[in-house]
Amino acid sequence: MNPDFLNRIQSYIPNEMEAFLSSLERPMYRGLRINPKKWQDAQISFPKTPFSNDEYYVNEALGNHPYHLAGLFYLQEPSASSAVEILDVQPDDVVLDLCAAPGGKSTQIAAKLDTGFLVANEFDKKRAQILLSNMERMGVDSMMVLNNEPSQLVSKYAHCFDRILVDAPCSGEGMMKKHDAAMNHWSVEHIQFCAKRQKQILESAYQLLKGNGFMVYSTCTYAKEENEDVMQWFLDTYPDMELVDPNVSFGRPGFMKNTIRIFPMDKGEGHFVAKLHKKGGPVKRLPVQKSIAIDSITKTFFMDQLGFIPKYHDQQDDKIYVMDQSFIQTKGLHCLRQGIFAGERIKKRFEPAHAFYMNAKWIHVYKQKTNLSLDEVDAFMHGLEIEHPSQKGYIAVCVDGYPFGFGKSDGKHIKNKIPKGLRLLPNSHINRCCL
Ligand SMILES: C[S@@+](CC[C@H](N)C(=O)[O-])C[C@H]1O[C@@H](n2cnc3c(N)ncnc32)[C@H](O)[C@@H]1O
Repeated sequence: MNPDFLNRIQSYIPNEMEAFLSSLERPMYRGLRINPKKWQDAQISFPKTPFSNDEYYVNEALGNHPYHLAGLFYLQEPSASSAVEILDVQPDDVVLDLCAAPGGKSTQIAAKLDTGFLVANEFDKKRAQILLSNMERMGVDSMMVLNNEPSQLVSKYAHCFDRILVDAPCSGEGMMKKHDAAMNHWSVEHIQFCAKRQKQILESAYQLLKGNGFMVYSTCTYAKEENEDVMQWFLDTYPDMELVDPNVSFGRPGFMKNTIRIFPMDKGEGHFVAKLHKKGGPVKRLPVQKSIAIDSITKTFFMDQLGFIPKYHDQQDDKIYVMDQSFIQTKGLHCLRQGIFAGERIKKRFEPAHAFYMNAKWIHVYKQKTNLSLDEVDAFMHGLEIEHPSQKGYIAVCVDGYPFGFGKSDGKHIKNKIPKGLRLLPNSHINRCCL
């Protein structure tokens, strides 16, 4: 292991070096965070983590568990949930997650919103698609997924956000284990490069935050240059920003008042979190756009499947999107998704989208749905058509009442509509463990 890295850690925690070194030998902590918007009566037998009320330590890979496929939980390193707990999102907040992929924190924020709205932005194109897929799986509806550089958001949405999360790209020291190849690329120069980039991102975040709004800055690195030093620079540059008490009992104080650090000895991997408040300044609203009228074929589809017509609509080419609240203007930005992608108008019919059947708000609303056995779930997740008597037409396929996709039934068989990219590989199977 790089001796310069270890010397720096020694200077941070001189009395705990032995415990730190042994933490590098063991595997990363794994966490399961339930999605309370879908899974209200979750009873989990695993131990809780100190970082979030909804989170548990797990010790096996559960990515192929049917409940995971249905968006009932999200898997992430446990202390990663600390930043959103500190952000203290309120149900009606307009929130921006500026560096959002793969979406652990965005989906955690979404679970805390009710009438609020979430803008999840990711700079990297491929990672933005993964973010979108996770938002869909978790059934988030009042949201948009953007793929932009943070500075591009400023001309459109300056002073519009009640809360902003800057979970910044960093040198990632907190996620490295002794034998990781990434550790070989560790350097002080890289830390300095990351610090510069973090400052640029924070400059945009400052302009996007409403007067009196709150911001959380977090990293998964120990490097002081990317943590307390960046915060000091931010306070010096913007005197109307102040650090405030994160008001949580996990972790330990950082090297600056009102900051939090998490070391592996604190039951999670390495993190830094700070909460900031903007003392005043302009307050604006996200610019809304007019709802688009929808045609009778689409209306009939909604009535058949939901028993009502969602209130707000948007249409791009033949694709129809719906939401419970007004759509936001996105002209000039690269918006991958806003609201729920309901489906497509194709000739004289409406072809639903996978996302339509994943909306957390509609779990108990879908009129056409059927429960599959675990063997059927496995077959369906491999893209197979299954023999399974059910209502005719488009139908949500469920595990224990929770939709994980849809198919088209002729009454006896269900034709598979699981998107190809979400299907299980031939040699993998659903996980049948009990939670
Ligand atoms: C720590 S990760 C975010 C993890 C995410 N918040 C989550 O909980 O799943 C930081 C993200 O910042 C993105 N990023 C990289 N360079 C960036 C830049 N210049 N501006 C904004 N984001 C950037 C990375 O692609 C990465 O997805």
